Amino acid sequence: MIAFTNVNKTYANGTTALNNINLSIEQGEFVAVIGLSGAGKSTLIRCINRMHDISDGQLLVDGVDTAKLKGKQIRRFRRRIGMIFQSFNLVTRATVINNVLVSLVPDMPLWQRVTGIFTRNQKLKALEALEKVGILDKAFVRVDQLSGGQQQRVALARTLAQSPDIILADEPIASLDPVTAKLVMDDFKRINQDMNISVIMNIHHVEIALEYADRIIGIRQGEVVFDGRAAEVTKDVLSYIYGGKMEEAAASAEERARHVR
Ligand SMILES: Nc1ncnc2c1ncn2[C@@H]1O[C@H](COP(=O)(O)OP(=O)(O)OP(=O)(O)O)[C@@H](O)[C@H]1O
Repeated sequence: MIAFTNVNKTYANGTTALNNINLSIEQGEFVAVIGLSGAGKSTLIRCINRMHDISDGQLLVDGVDTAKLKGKQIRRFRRRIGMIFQSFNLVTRATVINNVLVSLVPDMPLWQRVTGIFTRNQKLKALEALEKVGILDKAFVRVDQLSGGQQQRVALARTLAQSPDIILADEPIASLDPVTAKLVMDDFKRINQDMNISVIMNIHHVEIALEYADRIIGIRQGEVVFDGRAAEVTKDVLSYIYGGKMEEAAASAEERARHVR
């Protein structure tokens, strides 16, 4: 379980990005975090794996007080939390399987890290992860020969190979066309349901959030202003979360997608 208690986050420049957040997310939930640009969605997600430190309050992940982790403990803690970014973050000149195998490196003994030789079991694990996201046939293809959607699936497979309990996804479909975006969302949903991995996703596409997520968290100016089931999200709720700027938000999501593509 992820539990935020009175969490605040103020950046060094004085910007308060999160203001008194109280939330608990159970293992296996699929949560979409929505809100205007600058509302604090990324900050919220990135505090969970300590990419950002909270300023105040308490953030527990399965009972671990994240603020108390140091150095090696943070690295070990992050092994259980996969992170997916809008920009895929792959080594594009390497093959798909090598990108997935990289996720196993931190757990390898020194001799293996030095020689870069992967065991049969590690290769099988990587191939299994690729199979789960439907791109096993691309295992030996270079990443720069894949489409955006396929690349995001490689990123997902890389995360799966590290056997995470939680996947944090920061706008994972922002640079994909609508059809591909849905295919990638199908993968997230399948992984969430079949493997009971919690998915916490920051997403600009509201209709897709409502279609795929079980729970919607609406953030406005650093505060949680809605927390409920997707079915409870009415037009009025959206108007409240977006401060009446729904259309601007939709236009900005489309603009971002066009810019990245
Ligand atoms: N590294 C940083 N230093 C200072 N301020 C920051 C930093 N990162 C984010 N902020 C500020 O914190 C607030 C919340 O930003 P955040 O990126 O969490 O919003 P967001 O809802 O994810 O926005 P977007 O949808 O545009 O990504 C904004 O005012 C932003 O300018």
